[in-house]
Amino acid sequence: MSLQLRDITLTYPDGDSRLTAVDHADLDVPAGSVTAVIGPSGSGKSSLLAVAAALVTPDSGRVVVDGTTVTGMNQAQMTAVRREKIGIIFQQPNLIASLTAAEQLQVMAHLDGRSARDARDRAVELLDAVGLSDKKDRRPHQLSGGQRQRINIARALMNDPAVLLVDEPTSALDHERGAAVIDLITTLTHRRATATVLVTHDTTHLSGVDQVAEVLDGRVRVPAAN
Ligand SMILES: Nc1ncnc2c1ncn2[C@@H]1O[C@H](COP(=O)(O)OP(=O)(O)OP(=O)(O)O)[C@@H](O)[C@H]1O
Repeated sequence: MSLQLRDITLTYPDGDSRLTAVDHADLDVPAGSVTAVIGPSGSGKSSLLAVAAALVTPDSGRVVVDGTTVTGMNQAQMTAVRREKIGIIFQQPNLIASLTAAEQLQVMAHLDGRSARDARDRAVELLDAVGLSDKKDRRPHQLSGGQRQRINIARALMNDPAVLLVDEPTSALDHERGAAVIDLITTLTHRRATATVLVTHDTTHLSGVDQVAEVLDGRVRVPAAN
């Protein structure tokens, strides 16, 4: 279980020319470790994450998710890899207002074709893992921002992903809750052996992560010290 990005270049149309968002980037994320991806706004962090998530196909380079080469696949194959191997946590939890915490998780398992009983058991286990067992019957408006983000994390783990991709998980949280969310992601990564990429603006919570990659103008640099 690991993630490898090899010599990735991604461009977008920009008038008559192309804008290079990711420029010959390499990144290795071993199983059971968190790589924080930091860099200024517009440097290419989200673009890199979208490539790793098999949401966009790069112009060139190779993406390997848990031993499977994703580049060269068609959309249906990429979707299958996302379902089986990748968990994604976006900035905003995007929970469904009418569902309880447990149901938010169960609905994911339902989409993946698991039995109702299996889905319930897994939801209970993951709500426990994120410290929300006692909130399983609450709906989003009855939860705090930090609790909603925890549900979001638990939901992304329902398919037991090899790779966990997290985009700015603390942006809607205060400092203390943000630190707790990063700690939780790190703990779950180590415990469940996911290869985790954590895109963040916020460099104040990074003492517990395993590697920091700096992105500047689409180029990725992993300082030798970490
Ligand atoms: N869909 C798109 N079409 C055209 N250009 C895009 C698109 N998405 C991003 N870009 C451009 O690509 C570059 C990298 O953007 P990206 O969103 O990856 O950076 P980022 O580091 O994640 O920024 P932020 O921290 O502000 O989210 C920027 O110049 C951006 O304007």
